[in-house]
Amino acid sequence: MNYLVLILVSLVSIYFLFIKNQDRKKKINSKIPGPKGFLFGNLIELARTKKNLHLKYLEWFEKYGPVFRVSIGSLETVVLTGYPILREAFIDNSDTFTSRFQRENARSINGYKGLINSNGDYHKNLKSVILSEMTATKIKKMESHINQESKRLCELLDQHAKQGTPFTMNKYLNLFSINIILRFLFGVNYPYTELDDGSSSIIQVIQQFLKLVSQPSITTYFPILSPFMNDRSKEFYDIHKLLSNHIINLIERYKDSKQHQQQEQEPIDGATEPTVTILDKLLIEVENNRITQNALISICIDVLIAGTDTVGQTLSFAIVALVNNAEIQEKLSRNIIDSMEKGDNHYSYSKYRNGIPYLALVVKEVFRMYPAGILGLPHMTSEDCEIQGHKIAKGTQIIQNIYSTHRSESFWPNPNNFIPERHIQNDVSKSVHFAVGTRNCMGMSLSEAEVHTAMAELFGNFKFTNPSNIPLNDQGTFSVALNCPDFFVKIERRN
Ligand code: HEM
Repeated sequence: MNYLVLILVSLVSIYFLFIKNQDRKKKINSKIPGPKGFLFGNLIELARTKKNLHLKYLEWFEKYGPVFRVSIGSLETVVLTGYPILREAFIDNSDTFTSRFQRENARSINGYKGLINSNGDYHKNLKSVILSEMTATKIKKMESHINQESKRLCELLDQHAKQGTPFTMNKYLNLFSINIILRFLFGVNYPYTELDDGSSSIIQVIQQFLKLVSQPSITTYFPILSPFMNDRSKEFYDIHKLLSNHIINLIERYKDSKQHQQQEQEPIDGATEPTVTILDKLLIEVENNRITQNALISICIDVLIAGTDTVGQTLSFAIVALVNNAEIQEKLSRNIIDSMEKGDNHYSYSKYRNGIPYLALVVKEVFRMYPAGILGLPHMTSEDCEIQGHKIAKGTQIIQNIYSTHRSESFWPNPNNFIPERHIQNDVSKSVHFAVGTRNCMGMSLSEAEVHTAMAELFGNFKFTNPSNIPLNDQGTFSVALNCPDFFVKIERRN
């Protein structure tokens, strides 16, 4: 009898906690246009489509307009496309649209205390800590890291130029971006030979983690199941543990070397200013009990996830685009060489960021055509609200449809052609690759510096050609970042 009462109470609680709440959301969102659902909403159509999600969303945007609804299980999603709508939501109504949508399966990893999936004052504090180390002035101070990494990349490419045989570039560009984040966070970097090393090296672990973290999960669509199942695979937890252990080691090594440096260089007149990194700032937060040791590890993982693949994939697409458009590559290369002072063997972002006009246009076009943060990171409405006359319920997942905003005829003429000159008019608001609003990308300034520097060094020093007569494939696949397929190139030194 007692059991029966318990089961009844549980069912009623589940109903009120989950189902009733979902009913309310569905009812309010029901007037928003979007694909008709059947059984589990649009699950079957999405599971059966051969298109990548960003291409499906482009098709739906063209059919249903800038505000459309997708429903899967109990997950209600509204997809917003185009700067005017994104602005209305994420800037004019930022209080309602700023929160991150928290997936059920992230709870078990860090209790929503990481950088990407936390909300409220906790997130605000973290963001100000991170951004205080990402200002333009701080990046200028840390520029030597980007320059050294670009130099190492060019030295490696020199060997390929001498060999004169086709080779694949993607893995080098991924390591370039991973190394920069590792330098910024922990002051370490890894040799390019690590790429062919055993599977437990941090580089391999980061790459495996990126693959696993983007896999779809059942509890996101049916949170009601989360008390009964854990839909992350054992492989995911194993890799997460390996990555956490690497990070714990790096933090310990960093602390030791810091202590060592302080003992070695005791300031005599008190004038020496110690170098401060993101990690130093985060360690102060741990000391003051504002974040836990576990949260610190999650935050480091989040910076690695957000900051590595995005830049690595962007650079891969840049090379693909410029190999496929040889005359643009030539014009770019000339502009880089002609704009740099004689005797300057290497590019410096702080010196040349405004001094190589065609490079600036090409970078903008790369960010437009291949927006790495393809559908942004999911947000959630914290109140019922209305966007362009469409009522959206509290608790709805909100997606910034960055890809369609960059690739639809509605916003850009010939959107699938690579035309740097289209940015001469400088309508900054049309490109939204770092997302819109106060919760946008924290790594904007760093990414700009990385991409400008790498492209100036690569295209100023080397000529990239296609060893085959079929254009390189630039159709990205959907993942944490828009993924550039592996490609082969041949290179020659220009000087
Ligand atoms: C090509 C380079 C990059 C692109 C296109 C890009 C794009 C984005 C996008 C679209 C978002 C989602 C924003 C939102 O939810 O509204 C984001 C978030 C984020 N990005 Fe980037 N990103 C890039 C590089 C980086 C780098 C180098 C870092 C390094 C620190 C970084 C750190 C972050 C973080 C921490 C977030 C989460 C912000 C939050 O939740 O408050 N990103 N990025």
